[in-house]
Amino acid sequence: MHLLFVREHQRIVKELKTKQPTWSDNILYLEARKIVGALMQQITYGEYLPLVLTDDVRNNNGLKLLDDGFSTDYDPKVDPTIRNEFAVGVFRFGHSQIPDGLGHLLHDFNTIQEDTPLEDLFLDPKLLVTNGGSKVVDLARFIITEEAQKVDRFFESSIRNTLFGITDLTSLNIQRGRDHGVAPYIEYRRYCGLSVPTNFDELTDHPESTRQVLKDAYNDEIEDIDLFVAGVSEIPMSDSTFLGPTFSCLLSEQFRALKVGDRFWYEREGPGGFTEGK
Ligand code: HEM
Repeated sequence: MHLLFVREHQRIVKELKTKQPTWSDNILYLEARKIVGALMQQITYGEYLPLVLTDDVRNNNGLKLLDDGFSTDYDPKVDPTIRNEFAVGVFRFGHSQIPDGLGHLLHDFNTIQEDTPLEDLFLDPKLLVTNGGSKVVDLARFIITEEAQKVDRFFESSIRNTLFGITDLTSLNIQRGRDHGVAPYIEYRRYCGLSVPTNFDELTDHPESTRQVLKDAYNDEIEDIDLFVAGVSEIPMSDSTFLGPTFSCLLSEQFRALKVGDRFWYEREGPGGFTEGK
């Protein structure tokens, strides 16, 4: 993804240069950077978050983009720093969506040329350099046409058994949460104003079968359940979005802070923002 955006940056620079031949390299760089930043914010808040969070959650947290005009929600008192539990727990929900392999979809958007098991890709940058990086484009086509996997308690073997040859990403996530002193799952339910279960039967945001699995794994100690484990296995808030109530609460809070705490958010008026025409 980073490479795609670097390439988009270079494409924009070339286009700006033909329109503004007197601009210095530095101005071209800064303008292109600003545009790419705006694109990323648009994709994240306009296209990605609607798949992750329900309309209501996004509405209630001011996460929707404006159709026109400028945004005035900047709040200098809001700290946009990434929260500990967001990094070591919540946003790692994406690990549940990692597929076991990737294909290369050719430019006809029809022919899948080769499938590569994910474990063959770890620590191997040759994909990025083979044929001048052209495989990245085939890979990108594949990724954007594949349906995303659900967020649930199931993780593919490549990341559970053979990450970097021998590691288990799911265990790393759990251990990292403990290293960072993340509070137990039930404490985040309390923080979010959700019901706080006192036993495993009260895990009402989980499927019944999962309640039993959790009960066995945690030896019937409800206070011990890790945030990451319980968060990924909650039932999604709607059929068309990925996350259950606890992760929706924590994720929307972080994305709200990243937006309203950002003086340079692309919808702002004034220096550092865009004109309405732009
Ligand atoms: C093939 C795909 C992926 C692989 C192999 C991968 C692997 C990893 C690894 C090895 C770590 C560090 C684990 C640790 O030692 O604590 C990590 C961290 C993380 N991953 Fe992934 N990941 C992948 C995809 C994703 C996706 C799709 C998301 C979210 C949508 C995601 C979110 C995160 C986050 C938030 C962190 C913590 C970053 C930090 O604390 O600075 N990852 N990932």
